[in-house]
Parts: sequence; C-alpha cells; structure tokens
Amino acid sequence: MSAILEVENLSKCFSGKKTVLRNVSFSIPRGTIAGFIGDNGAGKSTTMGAIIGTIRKDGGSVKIFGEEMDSNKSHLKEDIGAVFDQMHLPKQLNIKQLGNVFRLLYKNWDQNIFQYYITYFSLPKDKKIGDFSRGMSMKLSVAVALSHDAKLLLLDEATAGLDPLGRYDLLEVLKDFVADGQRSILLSSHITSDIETIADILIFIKSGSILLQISRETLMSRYAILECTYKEFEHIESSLVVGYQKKSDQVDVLVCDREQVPFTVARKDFSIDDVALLLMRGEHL
Ligand SMILES: Nc1ncnc2c1ncn2[C@@H]1O[C@H](COP(=O)(O)OP(=O)(O)OP(=O)(O)O)[C@@H](O)[C@H]1O
Repeated sequence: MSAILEVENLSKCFSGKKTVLRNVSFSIPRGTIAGFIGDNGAGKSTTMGAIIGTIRKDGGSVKIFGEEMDSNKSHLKEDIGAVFDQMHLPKQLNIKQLGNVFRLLYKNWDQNIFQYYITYFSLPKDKKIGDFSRGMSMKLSVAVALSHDAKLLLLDEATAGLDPLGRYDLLEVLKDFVADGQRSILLSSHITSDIETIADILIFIKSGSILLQISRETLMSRYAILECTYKEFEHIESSLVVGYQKKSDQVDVLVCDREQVPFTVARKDFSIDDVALLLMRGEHL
C-alpha cells in the first residue's frame, strides 16, 4: 500500500517562541482514514497548515504521492481538500454564487457533485454564507473540499459543532470518499467516538511530538491496558510498556503486546479515549 501523504521530521517554531512541532513524522497509506489525536495546543492544526502550506515549516518534508509539496504547485493543491475552522469563505455570496467562483478557481471543479453535497447536507442555496451557522459553514466547507476531485482530505475538527445527524451524515460521506482505496483522509477530532467509528490509523501527538502511529485494528487486538499492582508493574518488561499512570493503589499500564505479559493481570476494557489519556497524561519508561 503506497502512501498518499508522507510527513518527515516536520518542525515549526513561531517567531522565536517555543517549538511547536518537533520532528513530526507519519504517513497515510492510500484508502485509509487517519485520526489525529492530541490535547488542545498539541500541534494538530499547525501540522495540517504546514502540510497544505498555509503555515511555513521550518524544517522537514511533506510529500503528496511521493512528490515534495510546495504551495506553488497548483496540481498538488488541487489534490488536497482542506476543512479548517476558519475557512474565510466569502460572506456576501450565496451557495449558487460560490459555486461559480470555485468553478474558476479549481480545474477539476464539478458543479454537479457540489450540488449533490449541498442537497445531501440540506444547505440553503439562496442564503448568504455570512448568515450560516457554524455547523452549516463546516458542512459547506466539506462540500467544497469534496467537489474538486481531491485525493487527500485534511479535516481539522470538522465534526465539531455538527448535530448528531449531521455528524453521522459527514462520517458516511468520509467512508465513501476512501472506499475506492485511492484516496485518504487526515482527520483531527476531540470527539474520539467519531475517530473510533471511522479511523483505520491513529496518530497521537503531544506537545508537538508524535507519540504513536498505529492501525486501530492492531491497537485493539494486540495492545492492552493492564491494571497492575505496583509489584506486578515492576515485573513487566520495559519494552512492552508504551505508557503508564500511577494511581494510589494500582498502576494502569498500556502494553504493546498483551500476549507477551508473562503472568495474569487484570485487563481493562479500553477505548481510544483511555489510550489517549494514558499516552497524554501518563509517563513513559
Ligand atoms: N500563529 C501562531 N503564533 C504563535 N503560536 C501559535 C500560532 N499558531 C499556533 N500557535 C501555538 O502552537 C501550538 C500548537 O497549536 P495548534 O493550533 O497547532 O494546536 P492543536 O493541536 O490544533 O490544538 P486544538 O486542539 O486546541 O485546536 C500552541 O501552543 C499554539 O499556541
């Protein structure tokens, strides 16, 4: 499976302030949805901005289909559909007028597909975009991102602000988008249930560093969160320990291979939220 997006050693420091991205590396194979998980300020939006070129990176490389990304390469920009919180769509236009603008901006703009998504998301065609609610604006941004034959979608908190049905509709669209195995999505969300529903790959980031990139299937089938006594914890081989959190009477330990733990320890039923909590708040050996 070749990668659509390869990010290597990306670094960023905003004008002399602290480092925001430290050697961020990950890759997203064709046909997959990657969930980007991290606390507020972890560096998710900065990473996405550096990928598409709205934020200038200080170091590292971003490759789309193996080709170095450069914001001057319009064919690569066409290949990326981005949905960020502030999309700055022209407020005075309505959807009909907006379609006419994008028809000129994107070589591969497909007005029929755009109309399809506008109807799918039940968006008003005659209302000014400036009068849209936040959820409506997000849906419109998604419709735009899906209408120029992009191969890679970058979605920064795109499900936030959507009502439950809107989120369901959007997740269905995203599953369809990658169904032919040729397109991929990088999706950040604090709603981990959304990531749990659709992501094939999970990328955990903390304070600008990638902690773990793993397939969801491997995480759920091989990893485990053990609820150990302090004595049991001492006997777990350190190479198995991905992260741990000490509590008053036990230690929660994320291990990378539950079959390799040589004795029986209580295991917790875990979710991606539990893993994120241990990785973000826990300690590492
Ligand atoms: N233009 C900027 N100038 C200075 N610092 C910035 C700028 N943009 C982002 N930062 C800082 O970079 C860090 C990472 O921010 P970023 O927006 O990438 O995080 P995030 O993971 O997307 O957070 P959230 O989940 O809250 O959206 C934060 O400490 C933020 O304050």
